[in-house]
Amino acid sequence: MAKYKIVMVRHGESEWNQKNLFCGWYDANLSDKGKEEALSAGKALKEAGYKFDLAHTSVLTRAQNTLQSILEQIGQTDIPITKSWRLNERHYGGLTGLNKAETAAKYGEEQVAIWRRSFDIPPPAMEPDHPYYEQIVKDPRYADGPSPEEFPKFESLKLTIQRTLPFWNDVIVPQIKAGKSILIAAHGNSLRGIVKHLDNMSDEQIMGLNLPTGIPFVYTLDENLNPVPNGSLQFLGDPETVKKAMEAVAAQGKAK
Ligand SMILES: O=C(O)[C@@H](COP(=O)(O)O)OP(=O)(O)O
Repeated sequence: MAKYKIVMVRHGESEWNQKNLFCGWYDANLSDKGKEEALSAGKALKEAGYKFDLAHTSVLTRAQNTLQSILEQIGQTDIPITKSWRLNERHYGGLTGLNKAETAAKYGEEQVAIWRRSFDIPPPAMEPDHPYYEQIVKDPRYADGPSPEEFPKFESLKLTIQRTLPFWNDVIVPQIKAGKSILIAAHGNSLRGIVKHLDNMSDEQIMGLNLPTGIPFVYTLDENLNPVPNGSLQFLGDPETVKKAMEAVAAQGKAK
């Protein structure tokens, strides 16, 4: 029986999504289109009558600004917001800053598909001589975590899930069970990890899921936090638009 609802949204298009660059922990801003998408997400939630008790986001600007824009639209900028690195995008390692289509032309579309969507094959590590290494590792937003030992140099989806799920289980689950209405604004792969967990998807099934930017989706859960029938991944958007947006994300790894 339906007992809980939780809403999630991947941030609006970032400037690096727009340029088709692997972004990971680089702190890209929203593009103009991404700002529009965030506004539309807020309007869709407003139209559907959503109100939230609290929100969660990552420590990255693109997710935080998307959340802010949504909260402005629904008139709820005063709700508590938790920002956690555990909701960050997966760390794209040495691929960070590379163009996805150019990388496919250089290493092959199959290799890029493995780097982007395999469950446990990580991208190459971000070494200290990487152009964004210092900027990311020394960023003061990570002063409270991850610790130097757990600071990633790369992440597969499996590794991403390993650091996202503790936050889901320890922080978000008790809030859901306490009856809180929750909004999560995060990233393509941190959210894919949560979706995989909620829907108990296999490592193969999750490979085929591409989340569009800026379209909120709802999970309706039973008392054990399992999705009720038709309660998984219900997008607040026109199905054809959602389908096209998902296909466009998948196609980002094709050589031009
Ligand atoms: O890191 C990135 O490039 C994208 C996801 O890329 P793909 O795994 O879809 O290539 O992350 P986001 O824009 O959600 O923060």
